[in-house]
Amino acid sequence: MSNSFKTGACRLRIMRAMDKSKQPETTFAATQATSTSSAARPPGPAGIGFQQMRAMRRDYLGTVGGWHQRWGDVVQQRLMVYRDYSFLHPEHVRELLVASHEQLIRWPRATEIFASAHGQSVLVAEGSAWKRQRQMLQPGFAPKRVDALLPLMVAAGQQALQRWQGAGREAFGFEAAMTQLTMEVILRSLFSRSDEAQGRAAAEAVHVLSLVAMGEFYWPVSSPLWAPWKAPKRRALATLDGFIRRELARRREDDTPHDDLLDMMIRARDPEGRGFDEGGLRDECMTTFLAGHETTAAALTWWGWCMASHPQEQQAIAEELDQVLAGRAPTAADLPQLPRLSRSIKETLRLYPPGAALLTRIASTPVRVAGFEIPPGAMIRLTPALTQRDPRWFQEPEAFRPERFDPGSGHGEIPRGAYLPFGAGPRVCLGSHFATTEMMVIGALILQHHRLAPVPGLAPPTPRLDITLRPSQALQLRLERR
Ligand code: HEM
Repeated sequence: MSNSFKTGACRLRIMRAMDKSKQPETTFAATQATSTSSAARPPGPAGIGFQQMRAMRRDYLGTVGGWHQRWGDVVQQRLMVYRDYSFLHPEHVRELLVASHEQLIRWPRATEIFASAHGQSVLVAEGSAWKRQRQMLQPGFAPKRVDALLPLMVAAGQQALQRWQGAGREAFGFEAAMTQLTMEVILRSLFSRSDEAQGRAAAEAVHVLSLVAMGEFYWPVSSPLWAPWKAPKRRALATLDGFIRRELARRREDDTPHDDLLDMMIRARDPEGRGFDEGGLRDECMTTFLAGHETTAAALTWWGWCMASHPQEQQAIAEELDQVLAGRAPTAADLPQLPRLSRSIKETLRLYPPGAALLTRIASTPVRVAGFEIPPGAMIRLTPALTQRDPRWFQEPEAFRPERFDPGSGHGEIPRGAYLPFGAGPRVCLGSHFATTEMMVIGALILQHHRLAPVPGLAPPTPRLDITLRPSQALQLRLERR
């Protein structure tokens, strides 16, 4: 199997020609950074960006990867009204996301598009509002709290496996099954209940919103929501909003104690003792629901493919599961005893990070990075999918090699900033522990009694960026009893 991003005829072999030495200090970028005064601009395509915007819309990763292949670690150009800077090097990624995070805000256009569904949740907010929301939510996503939700993940996984019995001998809609299952998990974690019909309607609405949002990113302004051609977006937003508000109303009338994420949000207080108001609760629930299942479904889909296409690795994980679990369901205490399963998930997230391109940032004040001074208002682009396939940091970057995450394997240390499927710095994914726990549980439940295999005659999936990185055709696999 080839894991490279096949982008039409173009295949990304990022930076291979630039530096095979794996020594960061000898890279083109480092040379460039030390020899450049802050007045100089990094190299990049000429023009005002029409062509580049068209190319990005057609094939985002291929286009941005192509710039870096040609121009180096820091690429700068004009993209319509913006001065656009794209970074690839792990040190620059950390300089931006960790050291300079207070000088960056999310790209307002992306914020505007996301806000139509997410309101002013932690994903969208900036400055002191973001800090307050993040501090209020963080304890609810801490490992101990997430571990308490694990039995519920197990129950959802076991029910799903029962539903799938016998369904997958020929071809099984693996991607659709992962989307349904991760939605089930997040609904139960949030509201302690789930409803199949509601889940199906919500899944359809999420799909419509993703398609619309991908189109909107490449237009400078959105037409108003009342415009006749906005009917699908209007309907999708109304479906999701109605569904979250109904759950909030249900909880108001329910006196029984719950130990779920909504309960955590209702009880959360800021340092002044204030909680979320009704609108705030709605927004945080919406973000937890949307951010909490789409990305995990994409990750599990790619993990399924990596397992199906690497039967030996899959067999070794199955043996580890037999040894540690001996047929019983996993508990939180078991997860650290499953390093092989854990490494397979980490490697999947390296090759196919669902957040293949981080939400683009804007410099709010001058930012100095890589020896260049980035002016206020400039756009900053970071692309984990490219950094994570850079041969300077990952030997055989396009191969599935879970052992690279085994410190004893001799693969060498991965530089900080080179592996960032959950982002980095203060705005790192709030749900990273939730997501890894869920993937471990579902992965263990699947491979305990089943084997995943490719469907004969179907071509290997190719990645496509639709908000999350997904196979361009819905992934089908065979699910066989082992
Ligand atoms: C494999 C699954 C997941 C991946 C790969 C992922 C990835 C990411 C990334 C890369 C970011 C940072 C975006 C940026 O810096 O621009 C992010 C932010 C976020 N994620 Fe996740 N995520 C996953 C699952 C989840 C889950 C399960 C939840 C909640 C239950 C969640 C909630 C959030 C929230 C609330 C933010 C915004 C944090 C902030 O701005 O302070 N994510 N995620």
